[in-house]
Amino acid sequence: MPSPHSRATFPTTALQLEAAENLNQIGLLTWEFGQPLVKLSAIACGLLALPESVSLDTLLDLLDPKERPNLQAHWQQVLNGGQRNVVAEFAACLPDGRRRFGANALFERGADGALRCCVVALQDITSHDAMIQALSDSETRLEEAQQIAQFGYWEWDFEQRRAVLSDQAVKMWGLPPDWQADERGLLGLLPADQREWVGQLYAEAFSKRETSLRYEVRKSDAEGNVREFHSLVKIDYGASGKPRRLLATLQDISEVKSYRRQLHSLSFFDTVTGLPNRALFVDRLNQALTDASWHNQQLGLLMLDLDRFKDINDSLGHTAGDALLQQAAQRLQQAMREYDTVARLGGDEFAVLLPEVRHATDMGSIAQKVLSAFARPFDLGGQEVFVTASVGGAFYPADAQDAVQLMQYADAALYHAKSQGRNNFRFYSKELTRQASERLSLESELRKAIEMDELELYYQPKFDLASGVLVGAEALMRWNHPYRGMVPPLSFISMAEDTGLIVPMGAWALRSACAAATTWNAGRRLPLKIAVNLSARQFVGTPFSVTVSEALRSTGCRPEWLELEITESLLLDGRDEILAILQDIAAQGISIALDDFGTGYSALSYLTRFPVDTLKIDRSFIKDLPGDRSSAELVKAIVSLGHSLEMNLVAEGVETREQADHLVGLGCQLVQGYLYGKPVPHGLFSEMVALA
Ligand SMILES: Nc1nc2c(ncn2[C@@H]2O[C@H](COP(=O)(O)O[C@H]3[C@@H](O)[C@H](n4cnc5c(=O)[nH]c(N)nc54)O[C@@H]3COP(=O)(O)O)[C@@H](O)[C@H]2O)c(=O)[nH]1
Repeated sequence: MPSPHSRATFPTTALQLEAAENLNQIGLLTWEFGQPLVKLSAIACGLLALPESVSLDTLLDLLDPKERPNLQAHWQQVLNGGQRNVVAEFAACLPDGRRRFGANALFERGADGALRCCVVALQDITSHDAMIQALSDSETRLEEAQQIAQFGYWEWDFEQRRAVLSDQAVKMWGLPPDWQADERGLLGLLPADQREWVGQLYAEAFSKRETSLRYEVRKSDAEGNVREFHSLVKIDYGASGKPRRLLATLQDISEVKSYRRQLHSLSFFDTVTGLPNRALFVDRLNQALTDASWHNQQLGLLMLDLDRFKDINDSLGHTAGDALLQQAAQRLQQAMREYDTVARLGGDEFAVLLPEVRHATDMGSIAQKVLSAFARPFDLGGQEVFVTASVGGAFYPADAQDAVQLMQYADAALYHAKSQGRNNFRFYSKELTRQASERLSLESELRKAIEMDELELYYQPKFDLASGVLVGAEALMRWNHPYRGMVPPLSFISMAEDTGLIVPMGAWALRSACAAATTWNAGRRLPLKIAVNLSARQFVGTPFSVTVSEALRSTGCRPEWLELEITESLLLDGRDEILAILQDIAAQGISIALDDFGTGYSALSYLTRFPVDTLKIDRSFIKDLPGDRSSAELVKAIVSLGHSLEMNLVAEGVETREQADHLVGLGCQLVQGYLYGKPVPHGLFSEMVALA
């Protein structure tokens, strides 16, 4: 029988075998049983560093002693079981070191079943093993790195609807280790409130054929803590253009985000008081200045510092100093409106940004509010301490146009306030300081005016335009000041509204007007209707309808003798409480007039929603009648609107005969204005009533 190495018999097969041996570096060992030597192919000689023929013992000596029993077991199997093929791995100790081999042994038996020949194919798999080991090490390292970096990955195969999640991704997302994706895909894993927008994000990316997408989602963990995740997704599209596969990273960024927030907070907030610091304040000031210039608004800036802060810090210690700063910050925030910014600029220096100030003089009341916040003593670790503050203010656009200058001017004003004796405020402009002080003293005098009975109602007559018959009057408040004389409402009504004093003042006006109506209507055939102005502020707090019915009851005034004048802005407020109050008032039989009609926001739907009986055409439209075409058209439109809604129409501020004639022509029924009579005191109006 030909030996496995006799290439002369099958030259082609022998060549093929050699080529395969060479390509894969496979060495062949051939042992014919009974022969003392084993034959080695050239490659086998090279692999094992042995000559062409060696004894079996020489070969066995190469084996790692630990592996010999294993090989022995294989040999036994061949002997006992008649096995033809054995595949094994073993290590050999060679002159250049230990190497690992993969072996495939084939045995040939004779017709009697006895073993005749054995051919062993050998391959050096040392580097192969090393590669597998290196790959496994690198996978372990990757997994460890992912654990440390809170990083995982996931894949989604659209065709097979199959998801693959890395161990770390499974762990981070709080899934059981044996989790399997179901048909709904991975979107089902997101919290319900985030599925829709994430789904839309994908749909949009697919529609634009975008190849990557990144987004952040939030999810609560088992302990209920909200964790934040970032995903960077690569999108593979198939030939049809449909998405085929998503391959994504998943990173837990909760810590990073929290550090970022802390960093932001440290950069922009003061650690002692929690207030915005100088950097954030300047940023907000710049922003507010841009807004104010865009919307043509005025803006105020107050700087303040605590008087004697250094003494307290030195005598009571820094803990007490910090407590004082914290309590001062709290009081300042409570004293200001929600949209004002209170900041600590450093030390005992605070600043307040007032983004919307209607009148320059309002700054005085606000500065006063700041000072009043320090009226009560501070409790510093059980010790009561009185601390005052000094305030300086500057005003945009009157004083300065930019943040730096505005801050400099407010600071200069603060310095001035301190030098003037502390617990004090000063503004950069002397005129503003004067006006503010003036307004403050007026405010405190107005408080006393109610107690001192200094308020008075004037009455302006209202006539039927066609017949000239007196039909009623509008009650207008005056302040009979002991040394300023008669103060007109334009100088004090807005202040009364700001301070809330309008509530008791308005209730007083209502009672007085009702009492007057009762007197004038006693025994009168054609009763007079007296109109009283209301401010929006009177609708807050105690139900206003109760105040009204109380006024009627206590004065004996009949509801049909009273009219309440409200403005469009009250209706535009849109609150259901206001509608309910007005409905309650209307249900009592009191009429409601809409004052200054046409100057508001022209949302006419409220005219049908609210129980309005009368439209008072604002005097700004009457002023230019009849010459001005647009005023004439506007008044005509208002009159026609009033007629179609079956409302009464009163033209306000009629000063000339031409205006009156024009209004008669349009069909306006009632009129009020200097042409017919200015507002007069109660006594004079009584005389007018007697003569009518
Ligand atoms: N909430 C309350 N507001 C009140 C009260 N009393 C008055 N006011 C409001 O104050 C504003 C100013 O009022 P007043 O200075 O009294 O001016 C009124 C009239 O004198 C003036 N008027 C009337 N006719 C003419 C005219 O022919 N020419 C002209 N130049 N002025 C005229 O108009 C004012 C009445 O306006 P209106 O109220 O819109 O009908 C004013 O807004 C009052 O509402 C109060 O008690 N509570």
